[in-house]
Amino acid sequence: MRIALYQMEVVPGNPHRAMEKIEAWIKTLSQIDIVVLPEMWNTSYTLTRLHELTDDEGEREIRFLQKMAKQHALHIVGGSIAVKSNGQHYNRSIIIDQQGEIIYQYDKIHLVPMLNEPDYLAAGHQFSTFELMNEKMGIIICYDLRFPELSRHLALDGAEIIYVVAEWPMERMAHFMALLKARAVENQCYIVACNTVGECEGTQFGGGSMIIDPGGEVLAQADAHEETVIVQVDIKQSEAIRQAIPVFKSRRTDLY
Ligand SMILES: O=C(O)CCC(=O)C(=O)O
Repeated sequence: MRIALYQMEVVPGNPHRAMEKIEAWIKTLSQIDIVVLPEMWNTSYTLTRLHELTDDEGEREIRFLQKMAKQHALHIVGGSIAVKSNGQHYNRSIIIDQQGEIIYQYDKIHLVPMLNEPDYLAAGHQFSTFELMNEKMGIIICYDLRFPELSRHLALDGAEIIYVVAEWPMERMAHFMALLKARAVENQCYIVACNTVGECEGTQFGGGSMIIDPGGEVLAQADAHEETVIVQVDIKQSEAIRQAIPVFKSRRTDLY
């Protein structure tokens, strides 16, 4: 399974330009199974303008991702986009398979106070794993990373890969790195983290996108520029590490 992450420079408040950039990027790829985009790639944190920038249920961006998936025979972990839904806005992840079918959608459940999300967005109320290429996977969005229970639930439900799509600020990159590694080691699964770079309304995003294997080894890591990260993932590795260090079996579910 070959995965490519787009550590994209944000295009604040310009969904059309963002789609052009992603299309141009996808055209540069070859022999990739799954592409991963970052958080809120359509608008970035232009939260005061979401009413004019977003489409109902993200239809415009979904149509675009479906077209890309079919044209290039790619599975797309579509990061997240800002969408309008029932008079509110959500930070929504969309997963599309290479036939262009939407196989999973997730609205961010932990809205980040430091970027004022609770003032402009509604929080999601549910999550689950999904299947791509016959493997179970999960996705969380940025601030969700700080809540280990969420990744644990996904891992207990069988996720072998957890995608972390982010617009994580430069000033807290040390937290990002430490939490990503912790989530990989404690859940013994792949962590595939796609962050942004660039700046929106005074916040600088820190890059550092990475793929960590179920043993906690960083397989590839980007710096703080726009960049592509490509890694070949061997999904069987999590089984091997779970047998060698059986933390799932050692859990004291009678006590906690
Ligand atoms: O938790 C953090 O420090 C950053 C979170 C964030 O930027 C986000 O959720 O978009």
